[in-house]
Amino acid sequence: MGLWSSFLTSLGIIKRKVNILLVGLDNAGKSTIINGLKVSAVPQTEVVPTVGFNVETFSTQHRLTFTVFDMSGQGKYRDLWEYYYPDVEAIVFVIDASDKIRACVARDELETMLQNKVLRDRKIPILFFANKMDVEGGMSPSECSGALGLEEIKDRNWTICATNGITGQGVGVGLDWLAEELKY
Ligand SMILES: Nc1nc2c(ncn2[C@@H]2O[C@H](COP(=O)(O)OP(=O)(O)OP(=O)(O)O)[C@@H](O)[C@H]2O)c(=O)[nH]1
Ligand SMILES: [Mg+2]
Repeated sequence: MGLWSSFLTSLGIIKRKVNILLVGLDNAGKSTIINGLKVSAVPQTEVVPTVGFNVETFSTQHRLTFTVFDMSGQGKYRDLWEYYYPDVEAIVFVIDASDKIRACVARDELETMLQNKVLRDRKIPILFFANKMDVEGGMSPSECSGALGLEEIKDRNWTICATNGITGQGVGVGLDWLAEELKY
């Protein structure tokens, strides 16, 4: 960001643009969460599985404009995630808290991500959403954390929040944390 842009941003005249990568297994609720954040928030129609990726832009109350790369979580598209690692300032990783069976797959994908050379060198923060908190019998955030081995992440800041993608509950708490992390 140039000096002039930084000055205007600090005055709140323009918002700082931040690129965010949104990942997680298919069906975790990534697109549902993003749809709920759009200003045009028309009542949610049925969300369809993402093909490849979608780009969504929205402003937050934190003087930030987020450009979110909403990636498909389907196995055949997961290789695309790494192409965005050099250009994003934060990662949001959505966990389906109701899907205990595939928690180990989510853990493998997270490990692959954290071992990526680009990300090892870039200590960008990761916000985890333990989504589908409304589903009875699902994992709590601390159970998700245990299942994915989050406590082992020592080289960067991270947090986990319980969310409901459909109602948006909990999403704001996560975005507040992210905005604080992205302050400079
Ligand atoms: N019960 C419940 N269902 C949810 C929640 N969030 C999303 N869903 C549902 O989960 C399903 C998958 O949501 P998507 O947003 O398409 O998931 P995705 O992570 O974008 O999936 P891909 O695009 O295939 O990677 C949809 O039927 C949503 O309505 C939630 O918090 N609770
Ligand atoms: Mg999607």
